[in-house]
Amino acid sequence: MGSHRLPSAKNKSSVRPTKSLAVFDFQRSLNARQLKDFGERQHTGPPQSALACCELASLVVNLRLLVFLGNEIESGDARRLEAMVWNPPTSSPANGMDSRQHLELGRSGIPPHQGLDTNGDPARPVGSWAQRLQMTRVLGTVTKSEDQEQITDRISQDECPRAASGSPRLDLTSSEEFPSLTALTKADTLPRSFKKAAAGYRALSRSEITSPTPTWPGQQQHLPSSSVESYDRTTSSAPPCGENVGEQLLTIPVESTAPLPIRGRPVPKMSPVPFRLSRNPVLDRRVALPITTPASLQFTKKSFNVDSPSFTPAQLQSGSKKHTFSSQTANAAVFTPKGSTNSATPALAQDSESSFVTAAGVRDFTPQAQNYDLNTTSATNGVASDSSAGIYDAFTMATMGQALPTTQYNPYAEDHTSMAGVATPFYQAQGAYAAAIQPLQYHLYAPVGPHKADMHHPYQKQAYDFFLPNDIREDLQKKSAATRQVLPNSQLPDVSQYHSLVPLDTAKSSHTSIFGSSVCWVYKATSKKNGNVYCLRRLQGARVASKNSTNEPLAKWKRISNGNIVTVHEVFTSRDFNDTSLIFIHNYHPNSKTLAEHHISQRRFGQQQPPIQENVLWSYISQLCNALRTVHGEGLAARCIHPTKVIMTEKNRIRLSACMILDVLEYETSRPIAELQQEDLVDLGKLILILGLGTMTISPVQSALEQFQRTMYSPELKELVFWLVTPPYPEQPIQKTITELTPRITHHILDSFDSSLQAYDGINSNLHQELENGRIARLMLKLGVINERPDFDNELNWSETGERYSLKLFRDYVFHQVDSNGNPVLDLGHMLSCLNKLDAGIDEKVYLTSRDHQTSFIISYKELKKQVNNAFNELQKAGQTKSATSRAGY
Ligand SMILES: Nc1ncnc2c1ncn2[C@@H]1O[C@H](COP(=O)(O)OP(=O)(O)OP(=O)(O)O)[C@@H](O)[C@H]1O
Repeated sequence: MGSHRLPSAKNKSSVRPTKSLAVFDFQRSLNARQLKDFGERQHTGPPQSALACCELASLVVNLRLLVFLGNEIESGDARRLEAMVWNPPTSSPANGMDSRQHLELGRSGIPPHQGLDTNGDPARPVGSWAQRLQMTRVLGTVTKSEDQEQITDRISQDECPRAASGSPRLDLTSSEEFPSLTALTKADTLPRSFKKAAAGYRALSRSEITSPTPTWPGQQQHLPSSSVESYDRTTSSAPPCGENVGEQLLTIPVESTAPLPIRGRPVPKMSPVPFRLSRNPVLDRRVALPITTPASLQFTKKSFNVDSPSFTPAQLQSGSKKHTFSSQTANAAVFTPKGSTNSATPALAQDSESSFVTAAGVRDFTPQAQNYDLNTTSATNGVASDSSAGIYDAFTMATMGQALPTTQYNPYAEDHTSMAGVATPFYQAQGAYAAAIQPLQYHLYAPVGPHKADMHHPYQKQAYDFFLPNDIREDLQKKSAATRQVLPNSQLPDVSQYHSLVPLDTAKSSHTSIFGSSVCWVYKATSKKNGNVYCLRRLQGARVASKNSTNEPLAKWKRISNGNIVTVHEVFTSRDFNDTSLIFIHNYHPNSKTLAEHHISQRRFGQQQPPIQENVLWSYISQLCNALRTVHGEGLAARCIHPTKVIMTEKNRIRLSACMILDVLEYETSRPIAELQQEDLVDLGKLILILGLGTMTISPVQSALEQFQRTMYSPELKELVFWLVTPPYPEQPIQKTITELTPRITHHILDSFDSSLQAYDGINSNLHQELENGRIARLMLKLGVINERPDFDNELNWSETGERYSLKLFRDYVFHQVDSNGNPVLDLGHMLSCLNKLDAGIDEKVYLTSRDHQTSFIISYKELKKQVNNAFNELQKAGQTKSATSRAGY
């Protein structure tokens, strides 16, 4: 917390605590720089002024405070204490707002929406809290041991030996007197900052500890009780000494029993007053003790002024370091720590709660309730941060290195605490760089995919932008409707396993069919076997000589898988139409049209439609080339390259729809495959000719070619069509092949490939949006079953009580907002944003209030998400139980 700078040595006035908050001192005492400076002063020479004394006094008090804080943290109130430690008050609670709200809302005057974390605290370096918590616990453990009472007794009962100057002395380095403190300061694993603090601490005499204290009117340390709300965080200076600041506040006067000599001036005489400290709350199970400080214990600035004699450090007087017990203590009974039997680290060894502080090394702090939720920044690794390195540096990212978890992180898991088991691998390998894996914090609409250059600014986003583009949506919906279409009062029979036939060739063309004399009908049909919809093509009156004539071609065509060919599934004969029909089953592509329907039949009433663009023709050529390459490669021929048998399933996407049919019909009289393949290329040329000229009639071909030469198409296209259509002649008997065609159109194929990639990108981007919408839909379904539920589990107001009440208020907050005139606010962005945040369960807080403004909550989306899941699971369980019961009853 950079905002809490330590007082510099030059500025003595700033040493005085300006806040009555004990936490201020607590924080000061843990600041590494101050501790370092302080420790060095104690080692290198005498304290130059009362500054060091003041600091030490503060440390001593802090030691007490740490006990409280440590126990408070153990008692489970860590969150509020954390808030208190990290955020000394800077402003009064707002009028009308209770202290809890103040704690949540107004810390450090930072409004809740400015990037606060779980506790509403401003962002801070990860690890700092864990570091401080660790130190707190270490200190708390030590002071929970017998040393604490020993120190207390020594100071309060004035039993300390006195230095030559008359100053009482207390050696905290004595391993006999203060074994755990000594062990603590020797422990290797302690942060260096603490060790230095302890080093400075042990070298001081009692006079240094106690003398400056009376000069501080605000020296009383007001420890917060477990009820933080009752703590007046607005006080910038301490209440007067002796004033009872409330039952829940603990007043610990730190006072002197000896005058402080400053600058050789006499110190005003003061009657010695016992150093009153509360008992360890862990020992006596009291968290906060109301202690009233008598008025007689008050100190004024006069007691520490220019007239005070100057301080003479013990080191200078003695000349060398010596045992600081005075002769007065020679007769004192030998101190035996309570419960101590081991001379090495007796107290620590006996203290089960402090058993992790051993002489061999202080084990690092491991939080009791481990929080591995990566949404919170507080969960830093307490394992490796300071085990050997010493001072924790919050700005060193190395300590925050995260390695890839050995267990795969599941972003769909509701509860990530299960990762606790894999905590160690997750936080290991700090040396090598490893990409950090973090769960997605905000599941807001991800701007994936191609972005139009003319897109409006983010704040101009419209509802349209959140959903599928209208044309795509309309197309998909039409296709869906076409797939589900049924024919009312249909006279059409079921054909084998196919039922619900719907005719597709509603407009029969006048031109002759490519299938010769057989009349062709096309239906949409649903399979009884799997419920899928297929295209059923019926060749009325067609006959086959043998089973082989259907099975053999089918087996060959089933091997074909190509994006420009409609997949063949089945072929069989049927008498279901009361005749002999040959039935072909293909994949169904809803709302498709033949090229003839799309480009030629629409020219009605002599309308002159613009000619097909050349790039579209090249695209068709490329796609058919792709289809033919596959078909010819399998030793087959398409035999259906005709405007009526090439269907357009999407924009500019074409497929051969009637493959295999002629192979079955002409099975007995089949021609050589090379000839058929050659014919495919000729048919391709004729198709382009038909489309380019815009007429189905291109005979004679020669005149059509001449007509095509007069069009505005490029010579390259004209040349290709000519090459395709012209049959081999005696001077050039070499057959044309698909492998010969492909190199001629390579760059057009690449153009086509690029367009399909861009189309893919566009679809992918839309898919992302729909992914978000799908999540919101699920969340809304959950909220829908919870909100306003009349009764559940014998509770009439189930949805209005408990956790569900905040969900109701959230519903109002999202959907039922009104403006100052009571008019509804229909802010789609607000609704989407709130629902996404709820779905993500982020740490951001939201202020919910009832319609009558009598009830208000400040709650995080994370908690709300938990509540939604709890309530939904409750309903789900009940539903499952009931259905199981009802099933059992049958
Ligand atoms: N696999 C398919 N999936 C969906 N619709 C198809 C499929 N195959 C053909 N169709 C559609 O069925 C309709 C009839 O197709 P068909 O092949 O019979 O064309 P046509 O113009 O009627 O030809 P013909 O004059 O030879 O009967 C066309 O609208 C076509 O788009």
